[in-house]
Parts: sequence; C-alpha cells; structure tokens
Amino acid sequence: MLKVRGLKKNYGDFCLDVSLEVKKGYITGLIGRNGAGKSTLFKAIMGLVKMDDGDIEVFNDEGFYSEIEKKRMLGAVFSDSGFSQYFKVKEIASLMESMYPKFDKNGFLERCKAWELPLNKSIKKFSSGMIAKLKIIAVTSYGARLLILDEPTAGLDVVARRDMADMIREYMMDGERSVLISSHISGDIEGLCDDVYLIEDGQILLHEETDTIRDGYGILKMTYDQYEKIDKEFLLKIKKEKTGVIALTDRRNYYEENYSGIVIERGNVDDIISLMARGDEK
Ligand SMILES: Nc1ncnc2c1ncn2[C@@H]1O[C@H](COP(=O)(O)OP(=O)(O)OP(=O)(O)O)[C@@H](O)[C@H]1O
Repeated sequence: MLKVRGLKKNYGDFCLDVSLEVKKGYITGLIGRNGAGKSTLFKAIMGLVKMDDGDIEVFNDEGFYSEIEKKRMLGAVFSDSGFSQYFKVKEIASLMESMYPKFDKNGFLERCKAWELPLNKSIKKFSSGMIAKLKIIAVTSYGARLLILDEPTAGLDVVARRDMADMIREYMMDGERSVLISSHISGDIEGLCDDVYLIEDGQILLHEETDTIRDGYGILKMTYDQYEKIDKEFLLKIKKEKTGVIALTDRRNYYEENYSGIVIERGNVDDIISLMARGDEK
C-alpha cells in the first residue's frame, strides 16, 4: 500500500532518514517522542514537505490509478491543519460531497450526531477534542484506502480515544484498507496497531509486529552478579542502575526457560521504547 525507501530530510542539525512500509489491511503505528520526526515524515508522504532524497510509493502494487484517483484514495489528518474555522459541519458535508465522488454524506452526518457534534454551529466554537473527532469522521467518510493520521488522539479524553480507536477498527473492516498512525501515547498504538515503528532523532530504532512485542519481548531485572553470568546473546539493550541491570530481550522465552532466578517481565511498549532509546549496548 505504502512504501517509503531512504527518505531523507534535513532541517539544520535534524536529519530524518527513514524507510518503512504499510501493508494492505494493516494498521501501522509510528511511535516517537516530541521532535522525533513523525510529522515531517507524514508531510513528506503527503507531498507537503520536499524530500532531500528517497522514494515514496503509494498504491503502486494496487493496480494503475491516476494521480487524482490516488489523491482521493489517500486521507490525512494533521493536528495543525483542517477545516476553516468559519464552516459549520453541514457546510463541510456539502463541500466534501462536491470534492469526493464516494463521500457518504448521510453516514458522515449520522456519525457527527452520534459523537454529539452540533451540525449548525461554526467549528470556531468547537473544543480541540471536538475538532479532532470531526477530522477523523471526515477522513473516514469518502472511501480513502490509506489514512495517514498524525497524532489523531491528541486532545482527546480517554473515552473519546477509545471511540476513535473503534472508528479506525470499523474503517478497517473490509480488509482492503490501511492506516499509518503516529502517537507518543503508546497505549493508543499498542491496542490498535498490527505493527509498530519506533522513531528517535529521525531514525527508525525498531520495527516489529505488535504480537511479536507482546509474545517475544521481555524486560530482565538482574543483580550485577546475575548480569555477569547470563548469556547475553539475545539482549538488545541494557541499562545499568545503582541496584542492578535492566535488559531488553526479544527472546523472553529463552531467558524464562533457562534463568529461573531472574525477574522477567513482559514489558509494554513504553518500557521497550525507553530501553531502545535510552539503553546502552550490552
Ligand atoms: N519547517 C521546519 N523548519 C525547520 N525545522 C523543522 C521544520 N519542521 C520540523 N522541523 C524540525 O524537525 C524536527 C522533527 O520535527 P517533527 O515535527 O517532524 O517531529 P514530531 O515527531 O512530529 O514531534 P511532535 O510529537 O512534537 O509533533 C524537529 O527538530 C523540528 O524542530
């Protein structure tokens, strides 16, 4: 669905250098801290930022589509752009109907009502959470086959975040669509995505299927003595602390089977990010 190869963009000291792929039927997550390069990558994919080098293929393995068709099949949500503040939801519906042949106007208005967005109020009076909801309803209403969602959960409360995740899952139901979604709230990504890229300082540090992270990765908590004796072959990163050593592995089972005296936890995406980004080589 989407292939990014060797995309490079320099902003002074910051250098983005990324390759990634989003497969058909996949929700792919991009997790990274503030300033990691998520928005720059997404804007480059949408053609809003000029790349210094690299190659981006969208829908190339899906058959032949004209450039206008490709644009209609691609939907994006950015936190710093959206509809004019002076529009009302009803006016946005009419505008989108004129722009997108496959726009589902009734479905759009129904979902706005279900999410308690007033149809006749200018969106200038909407809260940031209401605007975030409106954007996601809009982008999933015109038959786009690939969504690029840059921190779509920013500004949403816990309930609205769950609603949004449900809406994305519903959008994915036909199996022919894909989503690339960024967040620095890894909880959002963990429950939703099929695979995850971890970005730090413009570089991809890790790419894994979420099932592999859940089933294979683990955090080992050891004394210095235990660390000295342990087989380090499957340790990815370590962090030395006053009380002992914490290590990240992608072969949790191996250590569970062979080192019963060591504390081994499953670890969530946050733990893994923190060790991948801040840990040392073993
Ligand atoms: N137009 C620009 N001109 C100069 N530097 C820029 C520009 N856009 C982004 N940058 C720099 O590129 C780096 C990556 O920024 P980017 O917005 O892509 O990060 P991000 O991961 O989306 O961060 P956040 O989570 O805070 O939105 C930052 O150092 C930022 O200052």
